[in-house]
Amino acid sequence: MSATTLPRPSRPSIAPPTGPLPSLPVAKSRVSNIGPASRTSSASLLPSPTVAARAVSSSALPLRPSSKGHTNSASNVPTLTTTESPAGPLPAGKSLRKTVSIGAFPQPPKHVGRSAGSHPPSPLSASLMPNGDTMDQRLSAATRISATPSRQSSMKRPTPRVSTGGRGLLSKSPLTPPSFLNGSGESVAVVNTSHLSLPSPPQSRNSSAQGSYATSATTFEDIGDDEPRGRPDSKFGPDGGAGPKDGKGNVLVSVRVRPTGGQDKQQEQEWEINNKQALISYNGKEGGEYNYDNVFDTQDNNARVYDAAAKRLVRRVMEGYHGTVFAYGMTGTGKTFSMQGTATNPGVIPLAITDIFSYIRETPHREFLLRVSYLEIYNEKIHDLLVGPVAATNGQPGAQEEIKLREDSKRGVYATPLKEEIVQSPTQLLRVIARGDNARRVAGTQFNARSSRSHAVVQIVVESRERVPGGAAGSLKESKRSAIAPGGVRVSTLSLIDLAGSEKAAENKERRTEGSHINKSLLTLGTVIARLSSDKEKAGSEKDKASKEKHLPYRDSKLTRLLQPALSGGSLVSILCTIQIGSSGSVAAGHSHTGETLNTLKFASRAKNNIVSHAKKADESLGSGGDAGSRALLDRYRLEIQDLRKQLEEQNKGKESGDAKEVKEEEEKNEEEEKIRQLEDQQRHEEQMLEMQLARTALKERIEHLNRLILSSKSLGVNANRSFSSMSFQRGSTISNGDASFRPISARSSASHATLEVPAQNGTHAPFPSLPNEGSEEDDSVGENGDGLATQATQIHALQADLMDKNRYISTLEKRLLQARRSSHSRVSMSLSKTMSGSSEDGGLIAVVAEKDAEIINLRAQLEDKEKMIAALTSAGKKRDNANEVGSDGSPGSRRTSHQSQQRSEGSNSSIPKVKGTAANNTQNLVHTPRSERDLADVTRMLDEMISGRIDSANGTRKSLRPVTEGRRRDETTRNSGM
Ligand SMILES: Nc1ncnc2c1ncn2[C@@H]1O[C@H](COP(=O)(O)OP(=O)(O)OP(=O)(O)O)[C@@H](O)[C@H]1O
Repeated sequence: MSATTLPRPSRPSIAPPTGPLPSLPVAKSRVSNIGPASRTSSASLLPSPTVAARAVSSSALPLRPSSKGHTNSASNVPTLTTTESPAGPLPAGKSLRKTVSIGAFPQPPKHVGRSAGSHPPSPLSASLMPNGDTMDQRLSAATRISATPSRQSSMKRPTPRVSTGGRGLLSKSPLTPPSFLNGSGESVAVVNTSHLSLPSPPQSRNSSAQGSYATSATTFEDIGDDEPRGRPDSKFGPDGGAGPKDGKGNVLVSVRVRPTGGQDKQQEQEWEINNKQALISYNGKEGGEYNYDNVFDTQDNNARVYDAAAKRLVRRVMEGYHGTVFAYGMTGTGKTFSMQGTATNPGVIPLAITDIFSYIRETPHREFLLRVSYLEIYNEKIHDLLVGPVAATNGQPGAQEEIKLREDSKRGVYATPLKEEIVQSPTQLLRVIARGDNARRVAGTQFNARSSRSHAVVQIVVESRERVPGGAAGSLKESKRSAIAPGGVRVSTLSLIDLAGSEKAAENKERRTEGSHINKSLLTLGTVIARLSSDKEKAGSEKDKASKEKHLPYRDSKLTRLLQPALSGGSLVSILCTIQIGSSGSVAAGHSHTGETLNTLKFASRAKNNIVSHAKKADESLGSGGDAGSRALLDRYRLEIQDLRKQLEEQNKGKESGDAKEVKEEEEKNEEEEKIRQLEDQQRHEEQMLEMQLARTALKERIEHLNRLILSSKSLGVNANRSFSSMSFQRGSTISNGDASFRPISARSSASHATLEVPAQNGTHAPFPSLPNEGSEEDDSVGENGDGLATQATQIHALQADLMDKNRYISTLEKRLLQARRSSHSRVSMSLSKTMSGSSEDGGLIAVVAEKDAEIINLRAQLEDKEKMIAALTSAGKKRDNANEVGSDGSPGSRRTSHQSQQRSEGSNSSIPKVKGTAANNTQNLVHTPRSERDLADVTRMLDEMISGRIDSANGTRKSLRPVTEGRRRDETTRNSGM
């Protein structure tokens, strides 16, 4: 009983097919070693990092112990009789039952003619070895080949095969019939032309005797000018009829024999495997000879298999062809081993991946995009192997979305929805595939401990586009743009398929179910291929396409439906059939594989003869048509890039305009702010000017006022010198009583007391009357009450009030000026400097201000004088008071005072004597006066001198004020004189 462990717990249970199954290996008693299937470690399947150096692993292969003697003699040729198609019923009129006589095969000379004559050198040689690695490998192979006995000699004189250090990659190449999908032939031409002189392998295809299962030559229909046609086709078809007469047959069929350990000698002896002739002969019952494009014996490693069976196809795919490689064979015969390989012996898939990236590296003028998908067909359902386990719902594992097969004119048949991963490196691609391998259903069966229970399809989509040389575009930016400028995108697909193996019904129900699905799909495949032969004549006719598909049961299974594009001619096809002869050493030990092996061989022969490919290089589409899904990704990316670039440019434009707008706004804002600042400055300046104007006006007024006061004081001083008081003067004192024409003299004119004159009544200048001696003192005492003390006190009060007033005013002015200067200094300085230089008016203003400053200083000095005057007057008043006190006590002072009053009274009644004298004279006159009178006279004199001296000193700085003061004084004089 086979125990099975599958990665997916839920497995649809499908009833065994009711249809006929392909013939199965004869059931023999076998020890079932089926156990829980353990998935192959991805690491073990991944090629080592040095996958490319597969020649090394090739050379490491064990030496082939011996080659079975191969004779081409008719006596040894077995007769192959096939009673019926192992793959099921054949189309009507077709029979695979053939008796092939090896003796009827052409003799070796055929291959001689083929070497350089009948078979043209491969047209692909030019592009065969683009990289040094391959060249090196081939070079080393060529070296080995030179030591290898010629095929001819081998054929004629069966000798033990010369060891070539393991049957490496190319040890067989020169001897293997070249094929358009087989790169083996090219190495000869490139590496060493001397190999061309080697006897060519027999043209086995041509040599196939009628009725033999000879395979036709492989050619490309649209090889192109640089690719001449391949080998001539086989004359004979599988059923003895004519093979492809048109020289077409774009399918490469190879058969690989799995090693058995050589224990079943008898069975092995019935078979003859001639890899050099690509020939398999069966000497037993129903024997026959089968010839293919490649036959790999048990010594051939995966690298050799790849090189001979898939390498050319892979490179063709990179050039734009669709290509399909699939492994077909009985269970346990090495399909997975050949496709996946092991870490030390990488199979077709990893080697293809390596080659794909090598090609990309070697083709700098094109850019590529690779996407990969991986699906399996398990029990007639398609599963995506790259999609992880679906999230569980309600404790049950979720079911994957059902994948369906669809068809459209552009993509052909395709599975959807299928995850495609874009890959950029071999490692990445290998990892993706290893992930799919891990997810693939594997189980132990009677025949294989790790039997694939599904057909697995790796699809690598290759998109490529011509790259525009960057230098032509000029600038780097332009070159970048032009580098992705749309050229046509070419899309091709490489399908690498590891089919499940046909098998006998298993005891396990689940295995049986799987087996039935596997067998049914393989049967359908066999049927389609078998029927293809009847359609070959109609190939390419669109008219017949529908009717052709009618009787070709592609839709009978998912496998054939998926393979339909390849089988119907749209793809280059390479089929690797695996067989096992004998039973020893295999899990199927004890079972006879002969029947199944023969069935596989027949399948291979039919495929070779029936599949006609019309594979053409894919057109370079511009990607403008079709829906988004059908467009090449490169196109979609290009469009997306264009869109994004457009968006970016628009954004940049927007940003630029936004920036410009912002800058403009900022500038405008700055301008506005500047204007506002200027306006504010101007306003401030105007305010300051106004302030200054006001201050100037106020100053002027005040100065005038002060001048008035000063003049009054002066007048007072002058008058005091003559015993006149300002008060009496103001209120029309006796000074003016007798002389209406008296008017005060200007300050300037008062510079000298000697020049002071009062105009005489007769119009002449009358000198001021000399100060009265004692009598004049009487006049001084005249006040409001006829008392001189009262007048003096009033004067003192008035002066004190005036002084305080002036002080306040001056301090206020100083403050304001200081404030105005401080606040406007920084801002106005510039404008002032400008205006000073540019405006005469403002310049004048500054001068005025400076002048005012000077005046203020003068005024201060005057105030000081006044203070002194006040002090002197105060002291004089005190002295007088003292004198009065003495007088009232009968002292001489009082008498003198009355006397003086009397004299003054007398004097007042008489006209004022016109005195023209100096202060000295007055002083002299005072010498004989009483002491108190002398004191008063002293004070008066002192005051007079002080005032006149001050005025004189200030005379020079007050010139500008003179007109005003003089005018004002004139007014006052006029007024007074009018009184
Ligand atoms: N050419 C070979 N050289 C050495 N070992 C081989 C070769 N071919 C197959 N084997 C071994 O035989 C066993 C079965 O091979 P494999 O699983 O590849 O067979 P299969 O055809 O894929 O079977 P199934 O159809 O059941 O999946 C494996 O252990 C594999 O390593």
